[in-house]
Amino acid sequence: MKLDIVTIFPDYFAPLDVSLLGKARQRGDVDAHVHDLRGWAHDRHRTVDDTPYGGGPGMVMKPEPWGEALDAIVPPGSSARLVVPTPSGRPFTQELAGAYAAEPWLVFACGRYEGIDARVIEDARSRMPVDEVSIGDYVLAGGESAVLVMVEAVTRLLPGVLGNAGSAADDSFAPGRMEALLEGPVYTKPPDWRGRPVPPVLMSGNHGAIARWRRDEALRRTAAIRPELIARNALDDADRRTLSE
Ligand SMILES: Nc1ccc2ncsc2c1
Repeated sequence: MKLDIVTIFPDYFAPLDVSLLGKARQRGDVDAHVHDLRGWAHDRHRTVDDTPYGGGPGMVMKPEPWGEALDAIVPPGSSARLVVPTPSGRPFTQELAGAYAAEPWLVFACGRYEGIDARVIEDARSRMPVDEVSIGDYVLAGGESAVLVMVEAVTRLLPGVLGNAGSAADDSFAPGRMEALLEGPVYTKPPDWRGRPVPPVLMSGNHGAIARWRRDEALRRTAAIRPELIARNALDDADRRTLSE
């Protein structure tokens, strides 16, 4: 996968060089580049923002630097999808992460201030698919944190990036049987810690019982914390018995 990120804070993406993503980059599984938008701002102060037409607080990101940046990064006719993080976007979900993991090339445009001049998105839509995507309903100063979240969620789904390929399938919200269940508790050594033992079933070696226990814990946790997710799962009779307890 090819990733390009355009931002006025390129240092924000130093984390892309560590952990799983760093290894994926070193292996060549991910070809990621971070671009400083100010490289396409040509005045003496490398200005990227200005006051909003129609008045109102804050500043808006100017269209010219963005237009030149996207023209330089995404040649006409190439297969890039532009992802614009914004609080007014469609929700970013595990399903969308899975769809993005199948994309050959993602370009992320990190907005700051009150946002990017709307004509940048309009112009980009004339030559590539564009998604405006939100990671949640809270206040952030810009899109950089959202891009880190999305890049991690997407690249961990790429073949070979996760150490244990199976673990993505067991994630909360992973497509398939664990469609929308929160993960239950996990344990490791020691078997007893501060007088708190590991649930015996996990030490039993009975894989059927262990799988049942884990699903029951996920069902109970989901019913307690995110009851609205329960209906999104294909429940069998054993699940319904657990939820009725
Ligand atoms: N404030 C805010 C909230 C969500 C979000 N998602 C992508 S950028 C952004 C900014």
